[in-house]
Amino acid sequence: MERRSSFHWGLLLPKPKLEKKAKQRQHRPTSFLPDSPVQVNLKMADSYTSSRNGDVSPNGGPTNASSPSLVPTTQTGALSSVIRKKLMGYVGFANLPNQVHRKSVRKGFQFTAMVVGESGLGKSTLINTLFNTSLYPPKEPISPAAERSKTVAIESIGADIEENGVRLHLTVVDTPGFGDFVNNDDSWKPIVENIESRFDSYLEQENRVNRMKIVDNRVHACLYFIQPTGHSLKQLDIEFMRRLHTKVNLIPIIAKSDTMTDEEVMEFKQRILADIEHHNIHIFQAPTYDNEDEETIAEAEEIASKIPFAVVGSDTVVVTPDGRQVRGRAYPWGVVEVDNEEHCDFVKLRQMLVRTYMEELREYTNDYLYENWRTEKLLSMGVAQDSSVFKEINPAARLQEERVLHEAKLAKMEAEMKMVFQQKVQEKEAKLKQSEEELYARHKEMKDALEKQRLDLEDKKRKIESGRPLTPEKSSTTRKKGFLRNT
Ligand SMILES: Nc1nc2c(ncn2[C@@H]2O[C@H](COP(=O)(O)OP(=O)(O)OP(=O)(O)O)[C@@H](O)[C@H]2O)c(=O)[nH]1
Repeated sequence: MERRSSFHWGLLLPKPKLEKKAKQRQHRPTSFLPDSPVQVNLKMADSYTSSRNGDVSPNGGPTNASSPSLVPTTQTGALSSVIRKKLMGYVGFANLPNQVHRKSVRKGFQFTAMVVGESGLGKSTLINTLFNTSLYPPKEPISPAAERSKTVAIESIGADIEENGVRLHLTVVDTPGFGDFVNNDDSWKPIVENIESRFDSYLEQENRVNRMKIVDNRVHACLYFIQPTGHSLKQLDIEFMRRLHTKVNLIPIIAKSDTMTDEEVMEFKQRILADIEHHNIHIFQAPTYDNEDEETIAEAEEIASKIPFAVVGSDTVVVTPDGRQVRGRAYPWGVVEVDNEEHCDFVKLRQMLVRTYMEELREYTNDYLYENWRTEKLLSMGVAQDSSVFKEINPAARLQEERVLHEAKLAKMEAEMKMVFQQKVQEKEAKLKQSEEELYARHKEMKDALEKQRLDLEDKKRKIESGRPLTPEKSSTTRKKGFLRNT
């Protein structure tokens, strides 16, 4: 079932804090002198990296722009260094978070939440309350004659929602029938199968030739509704969480907490946490990072202290005794306000699920839960990783190896060039020899012709000198002819 709506529902994907800082920096006057240290930094950009915040030296103190401090990086040892410099003007990379922000807003977001819990624990009501809309239509009462399903069903509802220009495609996966049977031993099975089939579908999309349009249907968070018994977790709860904690971000919730007193809620929470710890169940915890500010750390700690969230759901507006209109549940003894942190943990749940950690939930699903599942799946299919691909490489040995390879390549090129040169020389020599022989033959021919000519001339000379006619045959004939004439 797909629904489209455009309304205000409390989702505020906060702009990165850096954006504000970047804007402040943008308006700061810059001292960009021609030979300012910024230019020096830019020239060194090929071999060195500027520090992330640009104003703290490696030992924590402020850096001097004119005296760069070289810090060897752990990865590359003595081969390269990181230089930390204070920029003297606005360069622009502080605007990177804004670029990411703009791109994300343009692309929109996808989020899939699963709700699991026994029938009537207020799952639909809480989802409607969380997203401030009637995502789930009012239920029609089931007639006693109607046949109930004998297995856990999986139903999803999709909605396109928008807040302050940010679009979110929300999918809620419901699991009607969970825990509703006499024997609930295998209630978790269809749910695990559904989560894994979504992983399968994602893996199949990743393996396609064209991966331009990957649709992420993986379940990013599972709200597990615990019955407000006030005792401890039931076998069904433990079994479900044990089976699913490695496949989905589990967020345990005490349903209908308005049916218990504050003390009962506190004690119940402690028993649930003890059970969770005893069974080594991993539930989603708000992550904290080293470089975060005190406010963020305090917020994460406060959220963590409320787990499991004791919530009250209501999508109807009631009037408080002091005349305020609030979302809540009206009782003869007073009004339980959904959005009042003193009445229940709904606000903290929304903060964890939507306002502060939606992206973390998506990231954890992708980077750990899906990744582990994928590794196991591929290994079970016989796909093995070539460990040599990731072997650690000593930079000095690598350099030496590269040098040897380079030298071998040079030697090979030199030998090839020599061979080509020798070949050319041989060809040239052969040609020269041939033309020499030809010349020699011609020379000999000419010499013979000249010799013959010389001999002829000498013969003629001798004849002239001896007074003999040069052409005796001719003169005798003439004489003979003359003699003949005279007689
Ligand atoms: N006291 C109390 N009642 C609640 C709360 N949330 C929901 N209800 C009521 O509990 C009843 C069942 O709520 P649903 O939201 O339909 O419960 P569900 O878990 O979706 O039920 P199924 O769809 O059958 O699984 C309704 O009458 C709600 O008004 C709550 O926080 N406190």
